[in-house]
Amino acid sequence: MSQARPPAALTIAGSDSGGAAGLQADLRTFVTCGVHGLVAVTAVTVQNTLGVHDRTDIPANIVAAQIEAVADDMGLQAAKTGMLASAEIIHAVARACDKAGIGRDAEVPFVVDPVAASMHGHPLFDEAGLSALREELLPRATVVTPNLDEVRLLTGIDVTDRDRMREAAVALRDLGPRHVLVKSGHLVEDPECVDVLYDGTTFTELPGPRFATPHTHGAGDAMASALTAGLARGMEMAEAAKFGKWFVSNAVEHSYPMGAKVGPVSAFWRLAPEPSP
Ligand SMILES: Nc1ncnc2c1ncn2[C@@H]1O[C@H](COP(=O)(O)OP(=O)(O)OP(=O)(O)O)[C@@H](O)[C@H]1O
Ligand SMILES: Cc1ncc(CO)c(N)n1
Repeated sequence: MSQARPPAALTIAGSDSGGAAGLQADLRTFVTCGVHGLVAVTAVTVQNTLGVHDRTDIPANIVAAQIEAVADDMGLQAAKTGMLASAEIIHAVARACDKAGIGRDAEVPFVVDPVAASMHGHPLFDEAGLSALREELLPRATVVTPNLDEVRLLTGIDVTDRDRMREAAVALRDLGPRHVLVKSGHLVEDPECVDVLYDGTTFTELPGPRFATPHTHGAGDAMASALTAGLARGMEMAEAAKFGKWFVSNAVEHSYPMGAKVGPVSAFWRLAPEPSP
């Protein structure tokens, strides 16, 4: 007997051998949010809790071909970017997304997570990549989801409090995305963790407690991919953003130590209990 087809979402992202961030975090999040995950791999990183030790980038034509192959044959309801590795890959992704109907003004919503560095501070693309991101991807984004370091790189604004998060959201929206979601994880002095969504008119606060755990590796990817899963399931942007915040809050609350430094956030909390023997 065949089953109903679940919604599908595509992640265009790098592999994290530590399984905390990158495409592994995105696929795990998609599955636990009821969405079939499609993947276009951009790079393979040699990564653990100590840092990114090496990497190899996938040829840009192969990244584009992965996007086109799954879009043509399988269909998708939302797409997201993570680590894009180089300006060349960004050009190829922009062209492939245009062909596949993924984008701000296209049928399939496009979540651009402007991943610039790993949480250990290792760059995941260079200066040319940053310009390509600003010029080619932000104008195509249905929503862009920067952390505060990425806000500074993209706008020059140093966010020190919630008011400045709003100012940064306005400056980012001027770069072309339909919506902006500024993530607040790095505002460590704030006792709460309130992300801000801006659509050009209204600011929507996404409140949540700040959990006192050091283990937050993959939080950004979990937030953006849960939001993507929400869009794939047909939610409006504000609803999908709230869903993403709810998902990542739980993921941070249930994060666990693993390795010498920062451990991963968890998606285990969403798995159904196993039947008792
Ligand atoms: N200590 C925390 N407690 C609760 N929520 C958190 C905490 N840290 C981060 N978050 C949430 O996790 C998401 C990611 O936020 P953050 O600003 O840390 O992004 P990031 O730097 O891209 O993440 P990453 O750690 O994956 O690099 C946001 O929705 C934020 O509100
Ligand atoms: C592959 C990869 N993508 C994204 C991040 C950022 O969380 C990371 N550390 N590694």
